[in-house]
This record gives sequence, structure tokens and C-alpha cells, in this order.
Amino acid sequence: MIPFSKYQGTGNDFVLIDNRELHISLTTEQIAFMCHRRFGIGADGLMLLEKATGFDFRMVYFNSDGNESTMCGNGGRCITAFARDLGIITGHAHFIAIDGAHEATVLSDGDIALHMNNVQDVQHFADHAILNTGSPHYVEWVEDVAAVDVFERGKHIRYDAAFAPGGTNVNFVQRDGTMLKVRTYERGVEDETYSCGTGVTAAAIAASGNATGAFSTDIATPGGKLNVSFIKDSAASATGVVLTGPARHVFSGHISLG
Ligand SMILES: N[C@H](CCC[C@H](N)C(=O)O)C(=O)O
Repeated sequence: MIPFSKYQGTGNDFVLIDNRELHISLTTEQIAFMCHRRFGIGADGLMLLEKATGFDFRMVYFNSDGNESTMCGNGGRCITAFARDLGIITGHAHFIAIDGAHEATVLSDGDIALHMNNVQDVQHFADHAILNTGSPHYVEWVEDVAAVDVFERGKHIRYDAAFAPGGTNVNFVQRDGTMLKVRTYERGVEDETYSCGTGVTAAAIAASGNATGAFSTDIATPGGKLNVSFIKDSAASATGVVLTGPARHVFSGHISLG
């Protein structure tokens, strides 16, 4: 039996395993089973929290298809909450993930502010933008995000030859005053998720267009509200990128993989 905890950040949900002493390695099939919403625990992804010299912990992220993937923003907040609940940290985490080192702060209201890596090479086009915020994102501007067939249109772009072989996550973004409304088709989940942390980060940076300076953008997702703040040094680059939002423990338990 393997102990796990379930966390969610604006409805993007994850299985978390404290692997510091367990030292388990899971197969693609085992991870996909644990994430399965009928036969398993049910989640968009799974994370292993591991020891890492010079850091509070290492974050190893897998999508629900069972494959290891790139940075997960909602997951970064959730693993920070997990580390707090395990007593590894109190108010601040310094951890290592696939895209490098991250800092995270537990705020007084329980939300978590996650420092994302700097973003370069933002590509702006008439109806979309392409950028990498720790994971690859396609950001499309739409008039009414509620009317978008996110599954069909997202799948079509995600598998477009232009993004082969790795594919991309796909975000549909509606400007609503100073806010953004975002819905996301996630690579490796192969469906719409309730929110995507690296996705809303991409949407906020893309929405700043060619402007430079300091930005703080509120984003509404089907799973709740997030904030992304950053400094644009040029049309194509951002630093000081911080994704702030909730990270909630849902339940803990044990699962048999036998
Ligand atoms: N599905 C993404 C990784 C997780 C991203 C998302 N859950 C987030 O919060 O950033 C990918 O394979 O690129």
C-alpha cells in the first residue's frame, strides 16, 4: 500500500507522494492508473516529493497519461502546501523542478506565491501568441471563452505538426476589462482542465503585448481565480514572474498497486 495525499489548486488536481524515504519508482501505467477518475484516485497529474541537496525538496511531475512532463504551476503551489503539511517547511520553500530552482511563499491568507522562471522569446501574432512558461503554451484570443469548444479546438492545435513532436498546451483567452478569462486544453491530460498555472501565466504575459513595465493580472478560470505578476523588459521577455493562488489539501489515503 502506497500513502498519498490529494491536493488541488483552482480545480487542477494532483496526487502527491512523499518519496523521501519510500524511494519508489512508478511505471507509466501505474501513474495513469492512480490518476484514473474511475479506477484510481483521480487527478490531472501526480507529483513525487523527493530529497535534493541544497533544496528543501525536488518536485517530479507526471501528467495523468503517466508520462513525466515539464513545469506545472498549480502543481508547484500544491507541492509547497504538501511540504508545509509534512513539516518540511513553514512559510517559504526553495525547491528544484525540471525547469530549475523555484521559490514559493505561503501567504497569510493561505494562498501560495510561486516564483516562475524568467520567460524569453514570446512570439506575438494577430490572433495568438506562443511562449514557454516552464511548459509550452499556445494562447488564442477569443471574444467569448464560454462559447469555445475547448476539447475539439484545443486537441486540434495541441497535435498540429507545427508543435511536433512534443505538442503544446492550448489556452483560449477573453479580455474582460483588466481581467482575463482563460480556459485551457492540457497536453498530457488530453482534455480541458479547470485551470492551468503555467497556462494563465502565459496568457497574462501574452496579454501585455509589446508593452514593458510592471504588471499584475487577475485571471478567472473555471476552477477559480489566480493572479500573475511580472516585469516586462521587452515585448518578448518577462522576469520576476509570480503565480499566486490557492493550494488545498483534499484528502489522504493509501492505494494498492498490486
Ligand atoms: N500539462 C502540462 C504540465 C502541467 C501544466 C499545468 N497543470 C500547470 O498548472 O501549469 C504539460 O505537459 O505541459
